[in-house]
Amino acid sequence: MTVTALPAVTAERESELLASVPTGLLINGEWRPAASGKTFDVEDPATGKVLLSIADAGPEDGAAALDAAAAAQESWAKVPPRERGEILRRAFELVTERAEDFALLMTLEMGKPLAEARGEVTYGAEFLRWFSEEAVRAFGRYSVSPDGKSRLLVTKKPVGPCLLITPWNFPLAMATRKIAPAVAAGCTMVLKSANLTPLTSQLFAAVMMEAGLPAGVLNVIPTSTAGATTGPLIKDARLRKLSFTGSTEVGRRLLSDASETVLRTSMELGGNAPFVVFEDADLDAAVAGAMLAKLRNMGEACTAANRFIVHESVAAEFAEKFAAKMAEMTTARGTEAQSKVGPLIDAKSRDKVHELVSDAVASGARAVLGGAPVDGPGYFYQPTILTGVSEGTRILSEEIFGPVAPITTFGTEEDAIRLANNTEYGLVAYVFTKDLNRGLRMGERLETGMLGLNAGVISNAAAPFGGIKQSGLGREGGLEGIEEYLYTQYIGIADPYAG
Ligand SMILES: NC(=O)c1ccc[n+]([C@@H]2O[C@H](COP(=O)([O-])OP(=O)(O)OC[C@H]3O[C@@H](n4cnc5c(N)ncnc54)[C@H](O)[C@@H]3O)[C@@H](O)[C@H]2O)c1
Ligand SMILES: O=CCCC(=O)O
Repeated sequence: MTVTALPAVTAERESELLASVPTGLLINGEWRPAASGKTFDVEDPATGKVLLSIADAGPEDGAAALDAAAAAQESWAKVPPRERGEILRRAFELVTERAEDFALLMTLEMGKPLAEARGEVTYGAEFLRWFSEEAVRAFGRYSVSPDGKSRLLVTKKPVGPCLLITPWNFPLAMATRKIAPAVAAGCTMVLKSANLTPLTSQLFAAVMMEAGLPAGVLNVIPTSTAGATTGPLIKDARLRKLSFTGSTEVGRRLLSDASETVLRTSMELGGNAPFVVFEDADLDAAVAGAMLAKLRNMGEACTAANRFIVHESVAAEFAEKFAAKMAEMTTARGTEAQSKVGPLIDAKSRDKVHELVSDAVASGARAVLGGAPVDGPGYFYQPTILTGVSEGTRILSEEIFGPVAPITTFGTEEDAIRLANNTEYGLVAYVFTKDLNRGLRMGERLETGMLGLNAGVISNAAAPFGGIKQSGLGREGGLEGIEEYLYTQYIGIADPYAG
């Protein structure tokens, strides 16, 4: 992972930026306080200090947001696709112009190093550009029925008002990955951002309004009471789509709630990615890939390599090279020029990571690097490498969500496939080998929605992102992403030559 050294950020710059963030709820084109008047605090995970207090939406505000989205749906769907695409293009340009603001805001509220945050701005903005182009390509078809006696007209229509629920770890990209295709498809929406990192979505919503999005199309309801505020919306017949990104545990609950109205859902859930290194791999390339797959977002990514499955003949050399690179990673507040690894999102996450590491060590694993929280303010954890992790250890079956790399070994290709597939998750896998046929065999046999072949990061707005098994339903990005916000209508037409 290459993080460019950056000048430290001044307290004055931070204050100026925070003062530009809307602190209300966005409902029907207006920023307003919560009906209850309540607010909640957003914390800096590097210091534990409060960055900003913002409106705390309740059920009454959620209902008002859905009222606004439902009222705007018919007129918004009539806006020409090209006009919807041009709003997205303007949003892309505005986000790009304010890239430094978005990057710093994400670093402040989520903790990632500023260079990483800049990378996320590029990644998140690309969904706006991609779907500004896709907006005019929701093609249908007209055909003659096989018996020639009728005509078949197939068209794509916006699914309707959507509820979008996003996680805290990629505050911009997880929002644009939903909002952009919904706008392109002609849907209105209610966004429930993550209470741990709501500020980026607040600023992004302001940019969408500046780009020309009509009132009521995008409504934003940050809240500290997610279930109570969004639960009634999921049961409301006017809602036509739920798009959720978050843990598999919460996804299961929402799928159950959505079943009552047979609500269309997209689910982007948890991961437990295997990172498989074969004996013929270029080890330096594999270590470089491992650094990206493990440390991107400090390991707080659904796509993070969670299990390193290395051929027994190269495991020692791989671990030594990997540890040497990880040891160069400086933990510091993301605004510090030398920061390579920022804090984890909160004390609960840090303690969960340490619990998994301690359990692994107690089960016989060895911490060849790190292995403990960083003393001092904030929720930092040492970049850690564990060797000798035996099959069945908790850390190999639970999502770590931190800068910890457990290494286990295999002997045969069959062993590698069995170990890699031994999880209820199926989001992404990584394979390093010089043997193309082996790489293709792994693609065919690994139970995963995505595969990195000799690559440690593969996320791309032009590609379909998503998993199988308990990593989710549906795809975001690529040609598939807009389909999640469209439905297919078929019109059967009598033979135009009859009668
Ligand atoms: N597959 C993907 O694309 C993807 C991307 C990012 C994160 N994730 C996953 O998300 C998890 C980390 O994010 P997180 O901690 O924010 O997940 P989370 O499931 O705790 O929360 C996700 C969102 O759901 C909200 N939420 C929680 N309980 C809810 C309820 N009962 N009703 C409605 N909303 C509720 C939260 O406030 C947040 O906005 C990890 O498991 C990670 O793998 C997956
Ligand atoms: O955390 C999961 C999302 C990461 C990505 O889109 O690459």
